[in-house]
This record gives sequence, C-alpha cells and structure tokens, in this order.
Amino acid sequence: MTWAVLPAAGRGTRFGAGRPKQYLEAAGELLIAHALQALFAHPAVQGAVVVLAADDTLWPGWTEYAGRPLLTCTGGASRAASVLAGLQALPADVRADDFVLVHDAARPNLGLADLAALLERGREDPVGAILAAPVRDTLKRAGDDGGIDGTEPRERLWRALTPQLFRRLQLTRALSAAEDAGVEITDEAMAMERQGARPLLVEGSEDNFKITTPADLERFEFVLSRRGA
Ligand SMILES: Nc1ccn([C@@H]2O[C@H](COP(=O)(O)OP(=O)(O)OP(=O)(O)O)[C@@H](O)[C@H]2O)c(=O)n1
Ligand SMILES: C[C@](O)(CO)[C@H](O)COP(=O)(O)O
Repeated sequence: MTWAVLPAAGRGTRFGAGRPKQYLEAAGELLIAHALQALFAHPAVQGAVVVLAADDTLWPGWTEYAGRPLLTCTGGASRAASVLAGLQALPADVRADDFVLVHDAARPNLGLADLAALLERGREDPVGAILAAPVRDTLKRAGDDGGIDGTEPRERLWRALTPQLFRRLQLTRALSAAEDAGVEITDEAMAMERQGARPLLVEGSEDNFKITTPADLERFEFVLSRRGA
C-alpha cells in the first residue's frame, strides 16, 4: 500500500484566475478533486497528504475522499518545500523505506493504467520511478528578439510528469540536501539525481498534462466532454 503527497499550495500565477487553479472546476468538480479521484482509482493508494498554502481559505476541509483518509499540512514557498512538508506530515506508520507517490494537484487527468504501471515498475526499482513522456517535437532555443537561436537535440529527452514514486526517507533526505545547498528543485527526480540516483522513466500519456494556463483547462474540459460522450 502507498500513500500520496499532493502539493496544492501553489498560487496559479501563470493561470491568472481569481483563485488558485487547484480550486477551479471542470465538469462541476474541483481540479484537486479530479486529481484525488485519479489517485484513489488505484486500490493500492491508501491515503494522501494534501499540502496547502498557509493562507488557503478554499480547501473544503475534507478528511477523506473516495473512502481514503486525507491529511493536510502547510506548504512552503516552493513546490519542493511543499513536498518536503508533505513527506514530514505522512502518518507515522509510513516507514522510512516505504514508497510514496508525489502528484501535482494541477494534474487532474492521470490515467489508471499509467498509475498502475508506475506503481508496478517503480516498486521493483531500487530507487523509484517517474511518469514521463518522450519529446516528440523539434526543440528550438529562443533568442531575446523572439527569433530562433538554434535547434536543440531531442534524442533521449523526456518531459517529466507526475506522479513520481520514491522511498519516504530517501526522498526526504534528497530534498533536504538540495534545500540546504540552495539548489532550486523542480521535480522529485531532480533531487534524487543530485544524490547520484537514476530513477526509472515510465512512459505515461500525454493526456496527463499539468493545468498551467487557461488553454490547459479548456483542453481538460474537452477531454472530459469526449469521455462523457
Ligand atoms: N509553493 C508551491 C508551488 C506549487 N505547488 C504545487 O505544485 C504543483 C505544480 O506547480 P505549478 O503548476 O507551478 O503550480 P503553481 O505554482 O500554482 O503555478 P504558478 O507557477 O503559475 O504560480 C501544483 O499542484 C501546485 O499547487 C505547491 O504545492 N507549493
Ligand atoms: C513536477 C513537474 O510537474 C514535473 O514536470 C514540474 O516540474 C512542475 O513545475 P512547476 O513549474 O512547479 O509547475
């Protein structure tokens, strides 16, 4: 069985809505609810710590969701700080070497098959694993004038998604070390890589995209409309 940490303490500045994007709705449900539903669709996910901003007034106060326990804690100024707080708020019976899922509240469209594959293959790996998608577009580096400075090689490049699956203590130590070193960490795997680990890449669907801008929400609403069609 596996617990999850759901970083949900962001402000959604790139989205530009009047509220943090995790509290926007699609098909009548909060985006954070969609993310929780996606996680709890797998029977092995036994509960979640939801990491909230210190000034969050919109959290519905849920103590369980889909019959699984929810805990909350206060996040930090960065996603990495929020994840670290979430790891420290896990129940005491989540052991040091237990695997923990970290999943963005801003990724509401995680598929069960992807989650199952991550759990199955990640738990066999000595380090852990992340969902990711291979880069399939040509990559350009932009100049200050908006022109193309060059084309970047894309061989063996992947886009990191979430969930990311790592052992509680190893991830806690890796994130703490990065924080102590003043290194900006943008995903859990990066913190583990700094420690010399090589987490497994598990290919996931492009549909598990992060809601960052209004166009992403429109895309998610379209996906839901087709699902219900
Ligand atoms: N200090 C932070 C920053 C982000 N997050 C969470 O990390 C996930 C991915 O971050 P991102 O998409 O960047 O969300 P925001 O930080 O809200 O977006 P923005 O950068 O546009 O403000 C989101 O679920 C967000 O709530 C968090 O828990 N704590
Ligand atoms: C963790 C992540 O979703 C993996 O792609 C991404 O790094 C989050 O970045 P953000 O700028 O905090 O949204």
